[in-house]
Amino acid sequence: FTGPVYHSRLSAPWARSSGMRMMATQDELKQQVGYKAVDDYVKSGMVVGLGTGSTAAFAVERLGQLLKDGTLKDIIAIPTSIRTKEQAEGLGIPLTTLDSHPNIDVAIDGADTVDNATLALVKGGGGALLREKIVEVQAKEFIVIVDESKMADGVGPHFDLPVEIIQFCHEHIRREVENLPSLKGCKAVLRMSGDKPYVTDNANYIVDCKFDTPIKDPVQAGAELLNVVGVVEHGLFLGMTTACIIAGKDGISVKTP
Ligand SMILES: O=C(CO)[C@H](O)[C@H](O)COP(=O)(O)O
Repeated sequence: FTGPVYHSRLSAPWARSSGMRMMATQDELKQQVGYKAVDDYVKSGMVVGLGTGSTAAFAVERLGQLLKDGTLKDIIAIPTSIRTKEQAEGLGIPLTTLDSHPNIDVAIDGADTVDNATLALVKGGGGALLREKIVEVQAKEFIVIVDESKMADGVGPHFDLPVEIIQFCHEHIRREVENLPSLKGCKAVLRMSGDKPYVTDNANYIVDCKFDTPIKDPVQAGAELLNVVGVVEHGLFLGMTTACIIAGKDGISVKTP
C-alpha cells in the first residue's frame, strides 16, 4: 500500500482547499476505527484475531495493506467467519486456527451495541457470534471498533440479542429462551433469510431476542441462556473489551473499562 489514506472527506486535500465542511459518512467512520485499531494495536510477530462485519472488514483491509507494504511482518491471523477468511485470503494475510495458535495477542472486531458504562457488547447481528466469541475470549487484548451510533446505555433494547441454537427442535428451544426468568418479557424470533431460517457458518440457527427495556442482569441472562439445552452461544460479550475505539462527528475517542 503506497497511496495516501484520507480518514474522512474533511482531510482530503480537495475538501480542505475548497473550504468544504462535510460530515464523514458512516462508512468513513467505520474505516477510521478499523484502520486505527490495526495502526495502534497490531505489531509485527503477533497472532491476530479478525472479526466479522462491515467495520471489522476495514481492519482486515488495513492489515492486508500494512503486510503488503512491509510495515508489518510475521503476522498470523485467525478469522471469525468464512466471510472474513475469504477476505483475508484475498489480501494474502497468513491464516491459522486456534487449534495450533490458542494464544492470541490482539483481536479486533465490531459490535452491534456497546454499553457506555461497562463496555459490555451485544454481537451477532452478522451471525458470527459463536466463532467471534471462541476467538476473542482467547485474546490478550480485545479491541472493539464502532461508530458512535453503536454506543448505548445498557444492553437489550437497542439491538435484538442474537442467540445461536441448534436446528433440532428449534421451536421448542426458542420457547425455552423466551421463558427464561432473566429474559422475562422478551420476544425470541427465529432469524430468516428469505423464506428459510438463516443458517450460521456452524450450521445452526439464530433467534433474535427483542427487549423493551435493558436486561437487568446481563451476567445472569447469559448464564441462564447457556443452561438451555440446545443453546450453543449468545451474543452478550461481557467483561471482554480491553478498549473501544469510537468514531463520531467530533473525531475518534478511545474508552477503556
Ligand atoms: O457481531 C458481528 C457479526 O456477528 C458484528 O461485529 C456486528 O454485527 C457489527 O457489524 P457491523 O460492523 O457491520 O455493524
